[in-house]
Amino acid sequence: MLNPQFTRMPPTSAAPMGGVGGDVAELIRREIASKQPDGDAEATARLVEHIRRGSGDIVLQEIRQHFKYNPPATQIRMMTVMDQCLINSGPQFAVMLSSEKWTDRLFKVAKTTTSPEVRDKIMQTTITWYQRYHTNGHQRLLHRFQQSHTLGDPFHRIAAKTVKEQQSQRSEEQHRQRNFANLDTANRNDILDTEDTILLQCQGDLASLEYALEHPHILPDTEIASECKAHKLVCMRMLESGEHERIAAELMSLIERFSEALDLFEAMTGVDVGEGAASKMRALEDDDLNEADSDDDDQQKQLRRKRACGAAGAGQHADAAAVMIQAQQQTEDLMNRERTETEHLRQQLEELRQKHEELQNKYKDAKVKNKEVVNMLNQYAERVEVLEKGGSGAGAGFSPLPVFGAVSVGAGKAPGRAAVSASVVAEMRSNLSSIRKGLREIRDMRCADMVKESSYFAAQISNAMAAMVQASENDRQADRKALQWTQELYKREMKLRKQYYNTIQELKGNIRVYCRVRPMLQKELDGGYTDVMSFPTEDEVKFTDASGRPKLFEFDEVYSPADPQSKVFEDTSPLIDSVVDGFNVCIFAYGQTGSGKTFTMGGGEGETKGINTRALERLFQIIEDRKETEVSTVTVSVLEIYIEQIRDLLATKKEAAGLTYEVKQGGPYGTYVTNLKEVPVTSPRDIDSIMATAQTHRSEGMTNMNEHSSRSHMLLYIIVRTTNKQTNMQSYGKLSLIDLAGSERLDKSGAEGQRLKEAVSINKSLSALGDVIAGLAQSSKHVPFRNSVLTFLLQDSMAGQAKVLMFVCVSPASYNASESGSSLLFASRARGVAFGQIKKNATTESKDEKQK
Ligand SMILES: Nc1ncnc2c1ncn2[C@@H]1O[C@H](COP(=O)(O)OP(=O)(O)OP(=O)(O)O)[C@@H](O)[C@H]1O
Repeated sequence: MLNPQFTRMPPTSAAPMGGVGGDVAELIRREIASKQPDGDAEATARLVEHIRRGSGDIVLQEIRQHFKYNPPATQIRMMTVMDQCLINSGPQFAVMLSSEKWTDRLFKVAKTTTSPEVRDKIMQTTITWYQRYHTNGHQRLLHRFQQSHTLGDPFHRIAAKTVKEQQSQRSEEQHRQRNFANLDTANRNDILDTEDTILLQCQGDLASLEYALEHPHILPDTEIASECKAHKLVCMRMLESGEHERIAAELMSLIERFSEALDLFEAMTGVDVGEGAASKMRALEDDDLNEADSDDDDQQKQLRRKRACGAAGAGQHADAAAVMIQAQQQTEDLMNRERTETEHLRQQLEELRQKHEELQNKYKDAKVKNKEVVNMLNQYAERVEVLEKGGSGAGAGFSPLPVFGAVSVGAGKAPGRAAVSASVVAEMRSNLSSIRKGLREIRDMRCADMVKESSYFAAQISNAMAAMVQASENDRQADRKALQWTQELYKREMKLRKQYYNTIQELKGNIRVYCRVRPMLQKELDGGYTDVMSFPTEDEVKFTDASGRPKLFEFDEVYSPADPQSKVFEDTSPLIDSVVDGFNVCIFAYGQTGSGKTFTMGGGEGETKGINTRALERLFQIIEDRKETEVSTVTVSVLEIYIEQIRDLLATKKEAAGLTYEVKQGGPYGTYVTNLKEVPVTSPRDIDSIMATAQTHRSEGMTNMNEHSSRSHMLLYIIVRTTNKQTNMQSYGKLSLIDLAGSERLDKSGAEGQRLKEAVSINKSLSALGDVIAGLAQSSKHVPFRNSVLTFLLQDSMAGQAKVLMFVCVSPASYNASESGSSLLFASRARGVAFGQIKKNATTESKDEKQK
């Protein structure tokens, strides 16, 4: 329910001193401080006004500051504020809140919070947002809640609880519908017609804008962008009014698509249609300046800044090399800091070691001296004893005693026996014992000091050692982190680069070339042949030719022998998706005999199934996903070209009798073959039986099926016709899956007779393909499409009516080096060729026509 207080809110006066940011910050503070259950109504009204004036990003940024890692009460209040703002400011804000960044943030907080109230509030609010605006982002978020191990149960509980609210909403809706039913028929039809007309107009203009975005030479078409902006506002108003529930989902989807397209338009042309891209950029800059948000570390911020630059068009897209240099610079700074720190610690340790050594030397000296003194004392003691017994020092062979300090013991006088009185001896004895005592004291004192100093330095040294170890560990960690970081950045940059490259390729209509190298076969290993392929990077293959020279080739994708079929298909599936959108797509496998073409296209069973089956599975999956809005039918045709003759591989002999198969131009999907049988397909499993029928017909009358199959080109056409249930817009997409015959060197194969005839024919058609590619590469006026049945059939694809993907299949074995070299060269030449801009097959069937 819209709060009337907010819808009628008059424009606020100019923002206070701190600008919009300061005002918003103050308003949020008021919301947090408010004691009212729904927050501060006046503050909310002013926030809504800011959002309506295009500052939704600033409001959300401020809310974000108070949302993560805040007390539960603040988090709940922030949810309430967002909810109130969303209810009162309309779908534009809903689009912002359904962004990946916000839905991710909501999920993370719900998952990590310890407060069940916060968790429940987030879930319940998301449910109501989704119910109101049918936003894709919120739908995905609800799905995440539902799937989550920890959040699944509480989510179901909350969902059940909100059923009551839904019921009351439904009764309101029924009431509205009753009113609607009460309108007279003419009035009702008017409303329905108006809704349909508006939807059609919106879709038409949106399609034009999207087309212009895909074809930059048409830009800037400001008029169509302004139209779209106006339509978007109409859709928003209709959605806000709550009176167009029937088309609410379409309206929301249109609003989202308008936002995306207008954003891109502004970024690509620099024309301001009031979509607020500039403010988004500003918010992003602010983001970076703000203190770290835990889910947005510095690296992510850099990447987001880069992504924003990327979105602003190729001109503003910061160069990958610049980011790499910046990352390297930061890494070097980090490492230099760590190194200086380590050096400093090393010096300190060295000083401590020296001091410790000095101390130990002093200690040793002191010990020696102490020993000397003790010896001396012992000598004194002995002499005193002799003297006490009345002996003569001289007579006993005593040498003169050294003088110790001021006391001389029995020295100088050499007293005779009679002269040695008891008092002298007593005095000497007392002197001796006092000297001993003094010495002991000195020794004890010195020892204690020594022990103290020694243990102090030992502690210092072990601290310094520990710091050193820690520093070098930090050093290693910093190295590792920097390396990981650089690698990660590099990978992301490469991915981004590839995305841009693909977009440019698509816009230019270039052929995409994927290279696949099959594994060495057992017989090749047994024959002692070597593997001449290596893979320096994800997009490069290095091949060593027969004379040992290495050659490097770059392709859009390169698959090594270890890459499974699923990986190959993963990169192909986006092309398949566009068939349902009404594009023609042509995928063909080129390469010498036995290089893996049939394995790539047809494959085997289960995990080894190839592109044909996987493509059909994918098509059916998309059709299923879109069944609410679109209805599609799928048909399949299979033909082969054998010595310049077309054979319908799905027609029985009886059916084919008397029919001619000729290539014609101008069908709804471009070039076509007359009388070709089309078989309806209703499930991906049908392809197996269809291909089995084709193989049976292919081998009829052939003596050696395996030989024959590699001597003809096989083409599988899958045609998807789609009708949009709302608009009756029809689109047709044709997917051509082609397994070409293997190229072969006649001199090497030594073919004769029929085999020679076949080989000549194959080589002729493949060289005609080469001539066509060369003609296109040189933008020749005359491109020789009609020189072979194959090129004539491929004419529409190569003249810009299809997205084209070529698989160049190569053998890694040394004995195929020459053929592999030719195939790689052929493919890398084809890679640079522009086929022209790709067009979509689409027609609008009017209501009248439909009724007819
Ligand atoms: N990626 C791969 N992984 C495993 N085995 C492969 C792969 N690619 C090819 N092979 C095997 O190599 C052999 C030759 O492959 P395949 O028949 O697909 O070649 P081809 O180019 O279609 O030959 P031809 O032109 O004669 O029809 C087959 O035994 C196939 O199973």
